[in-house]
Amino acid sequence: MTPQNNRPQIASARPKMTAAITVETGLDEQVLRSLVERFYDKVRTDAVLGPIFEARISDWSPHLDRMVAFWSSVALMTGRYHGRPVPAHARLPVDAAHFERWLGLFRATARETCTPSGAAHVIERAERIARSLQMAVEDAKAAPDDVPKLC
Ligand code: HEM
Repeated sequence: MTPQNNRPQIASARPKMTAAITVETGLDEQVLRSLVERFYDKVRTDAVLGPIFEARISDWSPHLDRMVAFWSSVALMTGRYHGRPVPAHARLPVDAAHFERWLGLFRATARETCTPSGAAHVIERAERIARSLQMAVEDAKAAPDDVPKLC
């Protein structure tokens, strides 16, 4: 039977894509959990980034779970994350230097936690997403009443 749309095919292709990425990079849910936990351990003690997070996050457990789901979606293509990162960052008191610092900690954690190809895989995606979040922050500063509603 021909499917009415592509959804069933996309959904069934996901586990195979995830398995292929795991074979290629060594990344899986457990590695991503370690990556996220170690990364936010560094972030929370960082003199510049730490206070920005501590002012907004009181219960870290749901944030860490959300971030593992985010990296699972981004790195393993599991579709587990359903949040909206742009509005979450648009009004933060951050500029290019904050994003560079965030990326510096992320690259170091990825290299400590993942295989070389796993680290390259997540770092490339982090750099790309950081660029678009940074643009969203700059846009929100230029037009503060028009915060983007995009995800
Ligand atoms: C300047 C650097 C950054 C700072 C200071 C920062 C800070 C934050 C804070 C405070 C939150 C919690 C927001 C809330 O719950 O109210 C958050 C959420 C989040 N951040 Fe960042 N962030 C930064 C960069 C990034 C980058 C580069 C990424 C992705 C590669 C990212 C991905 C996320 C995601 C996915 C969420 C959860 C959004 C949601 O679904 O609610 N962040 N961030």
